[in-house]
Amino acid sequence: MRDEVDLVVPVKTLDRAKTRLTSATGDPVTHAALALALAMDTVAAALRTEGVRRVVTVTSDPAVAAEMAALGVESVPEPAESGLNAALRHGAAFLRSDRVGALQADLPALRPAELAAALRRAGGRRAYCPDRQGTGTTLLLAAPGCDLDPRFGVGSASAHAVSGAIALLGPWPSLRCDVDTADDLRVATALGIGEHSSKITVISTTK
Ligand SMILES: Nc1nc2c(ncn2[C@@H]2O[C@H](COP(=O)(O)OP(=O)(O)OP(=O)(O)O)[C@@H](O)[C@H]2O)c(=O)[nH]1
Ligand SMILES: C=C(OP(=O)(O)O)C(=O)O
Repeated sequence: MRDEVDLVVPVKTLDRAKTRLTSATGDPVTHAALALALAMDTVAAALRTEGVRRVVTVTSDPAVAAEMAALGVESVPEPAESGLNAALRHGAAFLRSDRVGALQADLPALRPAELAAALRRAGGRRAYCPDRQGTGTTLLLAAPGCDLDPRFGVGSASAHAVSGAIALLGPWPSLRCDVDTADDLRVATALGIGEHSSKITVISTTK
């Protein structure tokens, strides 16, 4: 279907991922397990979303690639150029899709109905969903036939707005709740995190 989107989900190597969450996890094994679980819940929700045709992850971590394969998701190794935006451009080029998007891998409360509603709201337009703080970006959608042109990083919400993307601002708390800190994890847990993240015992999600 022409309106469907193919999504690239970037996942950092687990031993480097989610450094701001270290206070909630405590030890490296639990930390890596949580970083992986966040990505698995995000991808599992995306796979169940109406309007999403395909999901690929960009990761050079074999543990991530193996777990994604178990979900039926292909993984592309990171390109020679480092960084999140290079990884996303690489994934988008791999997909060769008419309509491509980027979904962050740290949305463990993501509800398929909320992602589907955001995709519908975007219609055929370049669009982005800001995180709950309003500064970062959780979802970026290219217009059909256009490059993804990702501008993730500090202040990416305004960078995406400047690039011509419209803001997707519906009642979609699960799509806006990226988990960077223990406080974010507390908010996501209150919304209802997915089965993989629920199994990880963290030290504390309170400040
Ligand atoms: N493949 C890939 N993914 C990345 C890279 N940098 C960030 N990501 C992913 O992009 C998403 C958003 O990144 P952040 O929220 O900053 O996550 P993070 O870098 O793991 O967290 P911090 O260490 O706390 O900054 C997460 O899903 C990361 O896994 C990268 O260089 N390559
Ligand atoms: C890289 C980003 O993620 P975060 O702000 O969550 O680090 C971003 O939102 O552009």
